[in-house]
Amino acid sequence: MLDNETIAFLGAGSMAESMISGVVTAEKMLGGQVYVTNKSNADRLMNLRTKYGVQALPQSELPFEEIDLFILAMKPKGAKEALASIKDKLKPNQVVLSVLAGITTEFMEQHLNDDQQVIRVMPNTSSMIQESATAVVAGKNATKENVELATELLGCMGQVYIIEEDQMDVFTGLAGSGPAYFYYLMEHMERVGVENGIDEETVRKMVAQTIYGAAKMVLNQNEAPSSLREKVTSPNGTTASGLEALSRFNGGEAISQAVQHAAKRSKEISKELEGAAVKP
Ligand SMILES: NC(=O)C1=CN([C@@H]2O[C@H](COP(=O)(O)OP(=O)(O)OC[C@H]3O[C@@H](n4cnc5c(N)ncnc54)[C@H](OP(=O)(O)O)[C@@H]3O)[C@@H](O)[C@H]2O)C=CC1
Ligand SMILES: O=C(O)[C@@H]1CCC=N1
Repeated sequence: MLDNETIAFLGAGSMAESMISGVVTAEKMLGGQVYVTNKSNADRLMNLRTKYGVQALPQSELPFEEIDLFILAMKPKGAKEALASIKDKLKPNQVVLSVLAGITTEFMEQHLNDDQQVIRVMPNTSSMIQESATAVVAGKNATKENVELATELLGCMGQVYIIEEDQMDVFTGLAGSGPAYFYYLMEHMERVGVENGIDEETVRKMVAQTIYGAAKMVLNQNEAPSSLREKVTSPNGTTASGLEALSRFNGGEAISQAVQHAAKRSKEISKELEGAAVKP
């Protein structure tokens, strides 16, 4: 399916690059089928062109007619302007897919032509190495084929989950923002290793391998994290002592609050932009 499609990223930042890397690495599309544009940073476009062999050019030079799927990848506050800039050039069978946190399918539909096919997705930056956990929500006019196309494209970047739109805020808190929590955890683990005499480069690998191994156990062993945790924890051993400290310092609650706050922020972004949309 992808070999006949042409896609265009509107936005050339971290998320767009991660997705471009995923799709180019998967070799499901040629560089010539992937366009990328941004607001004004020409050096950035040149960099993406050199690195990934994609068609990176100013939006005014995009061959609109040839594009099957537009991917919105700017900051949420730029969504309205971006949708307005493409609305009149779009044909009904061109799909608009957004990766923007907090931008609902309804918001996109309101700012595009009647019947425009839209899809909302939430990937994460692990798309770069084809290990994203990505959620997909179809807009009211999206067809089964649109969803299949999005799923195939996003499948180049990792695992894809079709969810309900009211689950998107929490998914954003879990998986869109999720990599940052693990990087934060790793920063703290690394620091203790370094303070105890292990060089930074080595401790980085040790910590990353530990997290990677734990994630792989959950995925491969078909066993709940709580059960796997118990297997690590010897009575009166080192892990019991570490977990006791985690509990004493409210580690579990901190993680849960991180997810809930990110989800709340996603909802707030929707409300802020919907509010802005009704103002004259
Ligand atoms: N980073 C992440 O981990 C994730 C991000 N997202 C979502 O992805 C989106 C982008 O995030 P991120 O990549 O981090 O942001 P960046 O700030 O890295 O990139 C934003 C990009 O958007 C471009 N841009 C701004 N306005 C327009 C416009 N009207 N038309 C075309 N391009 C435009 C900017 O161009 P210029 O530089 O020229 O101004 C820049 O290339 C956000 O909405 C975010 O919610 C979703 C999942 C994960
Ligand atoms: O921080 C953000 O708002 C974006 C969305 C998910 C990850 N990064």
